[in-house]
Amino acid sequence: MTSRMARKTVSVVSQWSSRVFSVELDGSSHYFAIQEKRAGGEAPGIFRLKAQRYERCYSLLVCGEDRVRTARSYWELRDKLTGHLSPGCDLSPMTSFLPNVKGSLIRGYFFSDNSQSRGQTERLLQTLTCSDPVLVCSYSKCEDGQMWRQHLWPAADTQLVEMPTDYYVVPSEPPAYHPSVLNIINSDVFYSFEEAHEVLEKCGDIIPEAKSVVELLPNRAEARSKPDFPVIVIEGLDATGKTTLTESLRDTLGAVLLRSPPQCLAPWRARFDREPPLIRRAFYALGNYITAEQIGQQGMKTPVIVDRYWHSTAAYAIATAVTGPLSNLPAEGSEVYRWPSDLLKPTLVVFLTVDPEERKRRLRNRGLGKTAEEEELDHNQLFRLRVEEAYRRIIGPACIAVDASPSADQVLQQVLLLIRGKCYL
Ligand SMILES: Nc1ncnc2c1ncn2[C@@H]1O[C@H](COP(=O)(O)OP(=O)(O)O)[C@@H](O)[C@H]1O
Ligand SMILES: Nc1ccn([C@H]2C[C@H](O)[C@@H](COP(=O)(O)OP(=O)(O)O)O2)c(=O)n1
Repeated sequence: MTSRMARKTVSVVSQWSSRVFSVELDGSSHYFAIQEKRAGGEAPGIFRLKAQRYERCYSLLVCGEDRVRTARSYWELRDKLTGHLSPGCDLSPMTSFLPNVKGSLIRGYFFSDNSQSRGQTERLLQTLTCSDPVLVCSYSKCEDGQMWRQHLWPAADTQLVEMPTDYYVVPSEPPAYHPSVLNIINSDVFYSFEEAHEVLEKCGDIIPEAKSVVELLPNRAEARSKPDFPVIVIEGLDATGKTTLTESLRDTLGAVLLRSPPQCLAPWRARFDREPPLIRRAFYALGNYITAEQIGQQGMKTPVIVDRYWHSTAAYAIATAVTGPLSNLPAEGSEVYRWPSDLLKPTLVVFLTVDPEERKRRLRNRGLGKTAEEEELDHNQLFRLRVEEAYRRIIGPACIAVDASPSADQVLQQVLLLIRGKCYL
């Protein structure tokens, strides 16, 4: 472990009692804090839930300094834990953050176990290796059976020896928005070509495919002059009818049909879909800049129809980073929903909506395989609602929602009316 990496660990521990901890369990976020002095009162909800079945809990927080490597370490740690923990240890994602401090979020895991598996768990934690430093804590019930005590495990890093090791866990008020919101900008959603490009550049050594993607990128995102012809983006969840409508629009308007991610990225898409959000979302963000380059060229000759663009990139990224109900999303008007200043703006963005049952029926009829995220859209109603709401909150340009439940021809006519109203076609 280098001293640079150790500094982050030390600084996180020195902020220990200002930090809030959040555990994701069954679609809800459970918050707690820690304090040096023992106080009366109830243990935080997550510990009361765990107390019914378990006597000990553990948390592991990844404290790397290089965000690309840390994002991968976080996944590496999950694989190691799920591969070696006994089946009774239910692993939950965990974060720690300083309330209202942007970029202060660190990620990790929380789990509990009983006395039968404790030996195995503690052996695993003692021998666990990860590419980044990991702060390990255990939590055990105090003698009164009510309060829980946090014990910071001695790290391989000797600088930590001086740190106090025992704290008591206490309840903490939930923050106004989900803690992930603190780190969304430039970790989940990228607002410039440079930011997304930097992530893929850094990946080149660990993901060879990233080099091939970088080679396809335009030299830089130019704030081009507006294309002469209208640029119409069609957005919507999977199976809302985007392919059907974009093809009809192309034929009716004599337009060129483009998509984001562009065809040239197709060989690498599955590869990046397996990467953590930081890398995966940077890949999709850059796809928009390649599509923008193509729009810039084609839009000088004909109208352009685009199947998915920036709204999809940002809406899915935000809705995945944030969990739970719609109230956990960043508020309407938040900077998170702004359009990147260096990305070509379309003339019109249409957002197709259909009710969930009709969408499922269309998915079944289409019979194609679904991505893990599309599976999630089916099973997790809250996720679908968050994606839709994020679409609606993005501005600069905002999307215009169109009910896509009527027949394909009626939807086409409706969208043609919108286009003619806006673009004089
Ligand atoms: N307006 C519509 N009414 C009924 N079925 C539709 C309509 N639009 C599309 N479909 C059907 O729904 C399925 C999904 O449509 P598709 O255009 O592939 O959606 P997407 O591109 O958004 O995933 C297809 O089988 C398509 O034929
Ligand atoms: N411009 C885009 C297009 C898709 N994405 C991401 C968002 C989701 O994770 C998936 C959805 O794409 P998918 O191919 O499943 O959807 P369609 O089949 O095209 O309707 O891709 C993106 O981030 N940016």
